[in-house]
Amino acid sequence: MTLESTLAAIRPADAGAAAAARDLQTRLTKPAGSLGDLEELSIRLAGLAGVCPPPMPEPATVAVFAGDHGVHAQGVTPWPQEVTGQMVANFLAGGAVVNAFARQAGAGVLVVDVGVAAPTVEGANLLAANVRRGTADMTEEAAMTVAEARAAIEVGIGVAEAQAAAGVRCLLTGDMGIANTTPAAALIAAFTGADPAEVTGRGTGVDDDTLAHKVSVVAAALRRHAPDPAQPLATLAAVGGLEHAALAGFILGAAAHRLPVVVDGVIAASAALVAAALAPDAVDAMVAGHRSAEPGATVALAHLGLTPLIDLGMRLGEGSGAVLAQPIVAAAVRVLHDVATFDAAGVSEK
Ligand SMILES: Cc1cc2ncn([C@H]3O[C@H](COP(=O)(O)O)[C@@H](O)[C@H]3O)c2cc1C
Ligand SMILES: O=C(O)c1cccnc1
Repeated sequence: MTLESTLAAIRPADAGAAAAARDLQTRLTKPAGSLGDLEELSIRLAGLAGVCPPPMPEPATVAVFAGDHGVHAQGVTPWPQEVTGQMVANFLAGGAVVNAFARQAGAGVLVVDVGVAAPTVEGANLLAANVRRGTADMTEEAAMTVAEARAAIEVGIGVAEAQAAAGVRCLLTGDMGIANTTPAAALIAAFTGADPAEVTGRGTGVDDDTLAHKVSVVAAALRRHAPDPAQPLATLAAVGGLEHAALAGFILGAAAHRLPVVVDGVIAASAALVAAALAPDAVDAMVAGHRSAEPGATVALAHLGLTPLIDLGMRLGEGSGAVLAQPIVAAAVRVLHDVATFDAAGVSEK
Protein backbone atom coordinates (compact mmCIF):
# COMPACT_ATOMS: atom_id res chain seq x y z
CA MET A 1 0.00 0.00 0.00
CA THR A 2 1.11 3.55 -0.66
CA LEU A 3 1.08 6.24 1.99
CA GLU A 4 -2.02 7.79 0.42
CA SER A 5 -4.05 4.55 0.27
CA THR A 6 -3.01 3.76 3.86
CA LEU A 7 -4.12 7.18 5.11
CA ALA A 8 -7.42 6.76 3.25
CA ALA A 9 -8.01 3.38 4.95
CA ILE A 10 -7.66 4.75 8.49
CA ARG A 11 -11.08 5.26 10.08
CA PRO A 12 -12.19 6.41 13.53
CA ALA A 13 -12.87 3.84 16.25
CA ASP A 14 -16.29 2.16 16.28
CA ALA A 15 -18.29 3.89 19.03
CA GLY A 16 -20.83 1.05 19.26
CA ALA A 17 -18.22 -1.65 19.95
CA ALA A 18 -16.49 0.62 22.48
CA ALA A 19 -19.83 1.26 24.23
CA ALA A 20 -20.53 -2.48 24.34
CA ALA A 21 -17.14 -3.10 25.99
CA ARG A 22 -17.75 -0.25 28.46
CA ASP A 23 -21.10 -1.82 29.38
CA LEU A 24 -19.64 -5.34 29.62
CA GLN A 25 -16.91 -4.09 31.99
CA THR A 26 -19.67 -2.96 34.44
CA ARG A 27 -21.32 -6.43 34.36
CA LEU A 28 -18.19 -8.56 34.96
CA THR A 29 -17.67 -10.16 38.39
CA LYS A 30 -15.41 -7.48 39.89
CA PRO A 31 -15.99 -4.07 41.39
CA ALA A 32 -16.44 -1.47 38.63
CA GLY A 33 -13.14 0.22 37.79
CA SER A 34 -11.07 -2.32 39.72
CA LEU A 35 -8.86 -3.08 36.71
CA GLY A 36 -7.81 0.54 36.41
CA ASP A 37 -6.27 1.50 33.08
CA LEU A 38 -6.80 -2.03 31.70
CA GLU A 39 -10.54 -1.38 31.49
CA GLU A 40 -10.11 1.70 29.32
CA LEU A 41 -7.56 -0.19 27.22
CA SER A 42 -10.01 -3.03 26.57
CA ILE A 43 -12.68 -0.49 25.58
CA ARG A 44 -10.29 1.27 23.17
CA LEU A 45 -9.30 -2.05 21.58
CA ALA A 46 -12.96 -3.03 21.11
CA GLY A 47 -13.51 0.32 19.36
CA LEU A 48 -10.45 -0.30 17.19
CA ALA A 49 -11.55 -3.82 16.18
CA GLY A 50 -15.19 -2.78 15.77
CA VAL A 51 -16.37 -5.77 17.80
CA CYS A 52 -16.76 -6.67 21.47
CA PRO A 53 -14.87 -8.56 22.68
CA PRO A 54 -12.05 -7.66 20.28
CA PRO A 55 -9.80 -10.44 18.94
CA MET A 56 -6.96 -11.48 21.24
CA PRO A 57 -3.87 -9.36 20.35
CA GLU A 58 -1.71 -12.39 19.57
CA PRO A 59 0.46 -13.58 18.03
CA ALA A 60 2.66 -10.49 18.25
CA THR A 61 5.77 -9.45 16.33
CA VAL A 62 8.28 -6.75 17.18
CA ALA A 63 9.71 -5.05 14.11
CA VAL A 64 13.08 -3.49 14.90
CA PHE A 65 13.75 -0.75 12.34
CA ALA A 66 17.44 0.16 12.07
CA GLY A 67 19.06 3.28 10.67
CA ASP A 68 22.07 5.57 11.04
CA HIS A 69 22.31 9.31 11.51
CA GLY A 70 24.47 12.04 10.02
CA VAL A 71 24.01 14.07 13.19
CA HIS A 72 26.24 11.47 14.87
CA ALA A 73 29.13 13.67 13.62
CA GLN A 74 28.04 16.37 16.09
CA GLY A 75 29.08 14.26 19.09
CA VAL A 76 25.60 13.64 20.52
CA THR A 77 26.33 10.10 21.69
CA PRO A 78 29.42 8.36 23.07
CA TRP A 79 28.86 5.25 20.90
CA PRO A 80 30.48 4.67 17.50
CA GLN A 81 28.12 4.51 14.55
CA GLU A 82 29.13 0.95 13.62
CA VAL A 83 27.32 -0.31 16.75
CA THR A 84 24.03 0.02 14.80
CA GLY A 85 25.04 -2.65 12.27
CA GLN A 86 26.72 -4.75 14.95
CA MET A 87 23.50 -4.74 17.00
CA VAL A 88 21.54 -5.76 13.89
CA ALA A 89 23.79 -8.84 13.74
CA ASN A 90 23.18 -9.39 17.47
CA PHE A 91 19.36 -9.20 16.95
CA LEU A 92 19.64 -11.75 14.13
CA ALA A 93 21.72 -14.04 16.36
CA GLY A 94 19.12 -13.70 19.12
CA GLY A 95 21.46 -12.12 21.66
CA ALA A 96 19.95 -8.71 22.44
CA VAL A 97 17.59 -7.70 25.26
CA VAL A 98 14.67 -7.51 22.83
CA ASN A 99 15.31 -11.13 21.83
CA ALA A 100 15.25 -12.23 25.47
CA PHE A 101 12.04 -10.32 26.16
CA ALA A 102 10.45 -11.61 22.94
CA ARG A 103 11.26 -15.20 23.91
CA GLN A 104 9.65 -14.54 27.31
CA ALA A 105 6.52 -13.01 25.74
CA GLY A 106 6.31 -15.48 22.85
CA ALA A 107 6.65 -12.68 20.28
CA GLY A 108 8.40 -12.87 16.91
CA VAL A 109 11.34 -10.58 16.07
CA LEU A 110 11.78 -9.06 12.62
CA VAL A 111 14.76 -6.79 11.92
CA VAL A 112 14.38 -4.22 9.15
CA ASP A 113 17.42 -2.43 7.69
CA VAL A 114 15.83 0.78 6.48
CA GLY A 115 18.89 3.02 6.77
CA VAL A 116 21.98 1.36 8.25
CA ALA A 117 25.25 2.92 7.04
CA ALA A 118 27.23 -0.32 6.75
CA PRO A 119 25.85 -3.25 4.72
CA THR A 120 24.03 -5.59 7.10
CA VAL A 121 24.60 -9.31 7.41
CA GLU A 122 22.11 -11.84 6.03
CA GLY A 123 19.60 -13.48 8.30
CA ALA A 124 16.33 -15.35 8.10
CA ASN A 125 14.49 -12.66 10.04
CA LEU A 126 16.17 -9.69 8.32
CA LEU A 127 14.27 -7.57 5.84
CA ALA A 128 16.77 -5.69 3.67
CA ALA A 129 14.94 -2.49 2.72
CA ASN A 130 17.69 0.11 2.90
CA VAL A 131 16.43 3.45 1.54
CA ARG A 132 19.70 5.29 2.14
CA ARG A 133 22.88 4.44 4.06
CA GLY A 134 22.18 6.82 6.93
CA THR A 135 20.75 10.32 7.01
CA ALA A 136 22.60 13.59 6.42
CA ASP A 137 23.56 15.81 9.35
CA MET A 138 20.38 17.76 10.12
CA THR A 139 22.37 20.69 11.51
CA GLU A 140 23.77 21.23 7.98
CA GLU A 141 21.00 20.08 5.62
CA ALA A 142 17.74 18.17 5.64
CA ALA A 143 18.30 14.71 7.15
CA MET A 144 16.73 13.20 4.02
CA THR A 145 14.61 14.18 1.05
CA VAL A 146 10.83 14.05 1.23
CA ALA A 147 10.97 11.22 -1.33
CA GLU A 148 13.30 9.23 0.96
CA ALA A 149 11.06 9.90 3.97
CA ARG A 150 8.08 8.65 2.00
CA ALA A 151 9.98 5.56 0.81
CA ALA A 152 10.94 4.72 4.41
CA ILE A 153 7.35 5.25 5.58
CA GLU A 154 6.21 2.84 2.88
CA VAL A 155 8.75 0.26 4.09
CA GLY A 156 7.03 0.42 7.48
CA ILE A 157 3.57 0.21 5.91
CA GLY A 158 4.69 -2.86 3.96
CA VAL A 159 5.97 -4.56 7.10
CA ALA A 160 2.66 -3.95 8.91
CA GLU A 161 0.75 -5.25 5.91
CA ALA A 162 2.86 -8.42 5.64
CA GLN A 163 2.52 -9.12 9.37
CA ALA A 164 -1.27 -8.62 9.20
CA ALA A 165 -1.45 -10.97 6.19
CA ALA A 166 0.59 -13.57 8.12
CA GLY A 167 -2.00 -13.54 10.93
CA VAL A 168 -0.11 -11.40 13.44
CA ARG A 169 -2.65 -9.58 15.61
CA CYS A 170 -0.46 -7.18 17.61
CA LEU A 171 2.38 -5.09 16.25
CA LEU A 172 5.24 -3.99 18.49
CA THR A 173 7.56 -1.11 17.57
CA GLY A 174 11.33 -1.42 17.85
CA ASP A 175 14.30 0.75 16.83
CA MET A 176 18.07 0.57 16.57
CA GLY A 177 20.20 3.52 15.49
CA ILE A 178 23.12 5.07 17.32
CA ALA A 179 22.32 8.80 17.85
CA ASN A 180 18.60 8.31 17.15
CA THR A 181 17.43 9.95 20.39
CA THR A 182 18.62 13.28 18.91
CA PRO A 183 16.27 13.31 15.87
CA ALA A 184 13.57 11.88 18.16
CA ALA A 185 13.94 14.94 20.41
CA ALA A 186 13.85 17.26 17.39
CA LEU A 187 10.66 15.64 16.08
CA ILE A 188 9.01 15.84 19.50
CA ALA A 189 9.92 19.53 19.84
CA ALA A 190 8.66 20.21 16.30
CA PHE A 191 5.30 18.45 16.74
CA THR A 192 4.51 19.46 20.33
CA GLY A 193 6.05 22.94 20.40
CA ALA A 194 8.06 21.99 23.49
CA ASP A 195 11.45 23.56 24.14
CA PRO A 196 14.45 21.40 23.07
CA ALA A 197 15.71 21.41 26.68
CA GLU A 198 12.43 19.84 27.85
CA VAL A 199 12.48 16.94 25.38
CA THR A 200 16.18 16.14 24.93
CA GLY A 201 17.46 13.37 27.18
CA ARG A 202 20.62 11.46 27.94
CA GLY A 203 19.94 8.66 25.44
CA THR A 204 22.45 5.89 26.08
CA GLY A 205 23.71 7.95 29.05
CA VAL A 206 25.62 11.10 28.12
CA ASP A 207 27.20 13.33 30.78
CA ASP A 208 25.99 16.84 31.69
CA ASP A 209 28.25 18.62 29.19
CA THR A 210 27.24 16.36 26.31
CA LEU A 211 23.57 16.74 27.27
CA ALA A 212 23.88 20.54 27.09
CA HIS A 213 25.61 20.19 23.72
CA LYS A 214 22.89 17.78 22.51
CA VAL A 215 20.20 20.33 23.43
CA SER A 216 22.07 22.97 21.40
CA VAL A 217 22.32 20.57 18.42
CA VAL A 218 18.56 19.94 18.52
CA ALA A 219 17.92 23.69 18.81
CA ALA A 220 20.28 24.43 15.91
CA ALA A 221 18.51 21.91 13.65
CA LEU A 222 15.13 23.42 14.52
CA ARG A 223 16.43 26.96 13.87
CA ARG A 224 17.88 25.94 10.51
CA HIS A 225 14.77 24.17 9.18
CA ALA A 226 11.95 25.91 11.12
CA PRO A 227 9.80 22.81 10.55
CA ASP A 228 6.05 23.38 10.25
CA PRO A 229 4.16 20.61 12.09
CA ALA A 230 1.27 21.13 9.66
CA GLN A 231 3.68 19.71 7.02
CA PRO A 232 4.49 16.35 8.63
CA LEU A 233 6.47 14.82 5.73
CA ALA A 234 8.69 17.89 5.37
CA THR A 235 9.22 18.00 9.14
CA LEU A 236 10.15 14.31 9.19
CA ALA A 237 12.53 14.76 6.25
CA ALA A 238 14.21 17.80 7.82
CA VAL A 239 14.88 16.54 11.36
CA GLY A 240 13.89 12.86 11.48
CA GLY A 241 15.55 9.55 10.74
CA LEU A 242 14.92 6.64 8.41
CA GLU A 243 13.85 4.34 11.26
CA HIS A 244 11.60 7.08 12.66
CA ALA A 245 9.95 7.33 9.21
CA ALA A 246 9.55 3.57 8.88
CA LEU A 247 8.08 3.38 12.40
CA ALA A 248 5.55 6.08 11.48
CA GLY A 249 4.56 3.97 8.47
CA PHE A 250 4.39 0.80 10.58
CA ILE A 251 2.02 2.57 12.99
CA LEU A 252 -0.12 3.89 10.11
CA GLY A 253 -0.21 0.40 8.59
CA ALA A 254 -1.38 -1.05 11.91
CA ALA A 255 -4.14 1.58 12.11
CA ALA A 256 -5.22 0.87 8.52
CA HIS A 257 -5.52 -2.86 9.40
CA ARG A 258 -7.21 -2.00 12.72
CA LEU A 259 -4.50 -3.81 14.67
CA PRO A 260 -3.18 -2.55 18.00
CA VAL A 261 0.39 -1.24 17.79
CA VAL A 262 2.37 -0.99 21.02
CA VAL A 263 4.55 2.12 21.09
CA ASP A 264 7.91 1.51 22.77
CA GLY A 265 10.12 4.40 23.93
CA VAL A 266 11.14 7.86 22.80
CA ILE A 267 11.97 6.95 19.19
CA ALA A 268 8.64 5.18 18.70
CA ALA A 269 6.80 8.02 20.48
CA SER A 270 8.36 10.58 18.12
CA ALA A 271 7.29 8.42 15.16
CA ALA A 272 3.80 8.19 16.66
CA LEU A 273 3.62 12.00 16.53
CA VAL A 274 4.42 11.87 12.81
CA ALA A 275 1.74 9.21 12.28
CA ALA A 276 -0.84 11.21 14.25
CA ALA A 277 -0.02 14.38 12.29
CA LEU A 278 -0.64 12.46 9.04
CA ALA A 279 -3.77 10.66 10.32
CA PRO A 280 -5.24 11.80 13.66
CA ASP A 281 -7.42 8.66 13.88
CA ALA A 282 -4.26 6.51 13.93
CA VAL A 283 -4.01 7.32 17.66
CA ASP A 284 -6.90 4.89 18.24
CA ALA A 285 -4.58 2.01 17.26
CA MET A 286 -1.74 3.11 19.55
CA VAL A 287 -1.04 1.59 22.97
CA ALA A 288 1.77 3.21 24.98
CA GLY A 289 3.80 0.24 26.20
CA HIS A 290 5.89 2.01 28.80
CA ARG A 291 7.16 5.33 30.05
CA SER A 292 10.76 5.66 28.88
CA ALA A 293 13.08 7.60 31.18
CA GLU A 294 13.77 9.92 28.21
CA PRO A 295 11.85 13.14 28.99
CA GLY A 296 10.67 13.55 25.39
CA ALA A 297 8.70 10.30 25.59
CA THR A 298 6.48 11.65 28.35
CA VAL A 299 5.89 14.91 26.44
CA ALA A 300 5.01 13.00 23.26
CA LEU A 301 2.65 10.55 24.99
CA ALA A 302 0.86 13.42 26.77
CA HIS A 303 0.45 15.20 23.42
CA LEU A 304 -1.12 12.00 22.01
CA GLY A 305 -3.32 11.51 25.10
CA LEU A 306 -1.82 8.08 25.83
CA THR A 307 -1.15 6.59 29.28
CA PRO A 308 1.84 4.22 29.46
CA LEU A 309 1.14 0.74 30.86
CA ILE A 310 4.53 0.17 32.51
CA ASP A 311 6.96 2.53 34.26
CA LEU A 312 10.19 0.73 35.17
CA GLY A 313 12.71 3.47 34.47
CA MET A 314 13.78 1.68 31.29
CA ARG A 315 15.65 3.61 28.56
CA LEU A 316 16.81 1.07 26.04
CA GLY A 317 14.67 1.14 22.92
CA GLU A 318 14.91 -1.93 20.57
CA GLY A 319 11.20 -2.45 21.29
CA SER A 320 12.00 -3.75 24.79
CA GLY A 321 9.20 -1.80 26.50
CA ALA A 322 6.65 -2.71 23.84
CA VAL A 323 7.45 -6.43 24.05
CA LEU A 324 7.25 -6.31 27.85
CA ALA A 325 3.80 -4.65 27.67
CA GLN A 326 2.26 -7.04 25.13
CA PRO A 327 1.16 -9.69 27.68
CA ILE A 328 -0.55 -6.91 29.65
CA VAL A 329 -2.43 -5.81 26.53
CA ALA A 330 -3.45 -9.43 25.96
CA ALA A 331 -4.62 -9.78 29.58
CA ALA A 332 -6.78 -6.65 29.24
CA VAL A 333 -8.54 -8.18 26.22
CA ARG A 334 -8.79 -11.65 27.77
CA VAL A 335 -10.88 -10.20 30.60
CA LEU A 336 -13.61 -9.36 28.07
CA HIS A 337 -13.48 -12.93 26.70
CA ASP A 338 -13.20 -14.98 29.88
CA VAL A 339 -14.58 -13.23 32.96
CA ALA A 340 -18.12 -14.19 33.97
CA THR A 341 -20.90 -11.64 34.38
CA PHE A 342 -22.70 -11.27 37.72
CA ASP A 343 -25.82 -12.75 36.06
CA ALA A 344 -24.09 -15.79 34.60
CA ALA A 345 -22.09 -16.61 37.74
CA GLY A 346 -24.94 -15.97 40.16
CA VAL A 347 -22.92 -13.44 42.12
CA SER A 348 -24.96 -10.78 43.92
CA GLU A 349 -24.43 -7.14 42.99
CA LYS A 350 -24.06 -4.44 45.66
C1 LIG B 1 24.82 -1.57 22.82
C2 LIG B 1 23.57 -0.77 22.56
C3 LIG B 1 22.34 -1.41 22.41
C4 LIG B 1 21.20 -0.65 22.20
N1 LIG B 1 19.92 -1.02 22.03
C5 LIG B 1 19.21 0.07 21.86
N2 LIG B 1 19.95 1.16 21.94
C6 LIG B 1 19.41 2.49 21.87
O1 LIG B 1 20.42 3.49 21.97
C7 LIG B 1 20.56 4.24 20.78
C8 LIG B 1 20.13 5.67 20.97
O2 LIG B 1 20.84 6.33 21.96
P1 LIG B 1 21.82 7.55 21.60
O3 LIG B 1 20.95 8.58 20.90
O4 LIG B 1 22.33 8.01 22.91
O5 LIG B 1 22.90 7.00 20.70
C9 LIG B 1 19.68 3.56 19.76
O6 LIG B 1 20.40 2.64 19.01
C10 LIG B 1 18.64 2.91 20.61
O7 LIG B 1 17.95 1.89 19.96
C11 LIG B 1 21.23 0.75 22.15
C12 LIG B 1 22.45 1.41 22.30
C13 LIG B 1 23.62 0.66 22.49
C14 LIG B 1 24.93 1.36 22.64
O1 LIG C 1 13.35 5.10 25.29
C1 LIG C 1 13.99 4.83 24.29
O2 LIG C 1 13.43 4.45 23.25
C2 LIG C 1 15.50 4.98 24.29
C3 LIG C 1 16.16 5.60 25.32
C4 LIG C 1 17.52 5.71 25.29
C5 LIG C 1 18.23 5.21 24.22
N1 LIG C 1 17.58 4.62 23.22
C6 LIG C 1 16.24 4.50 23.25
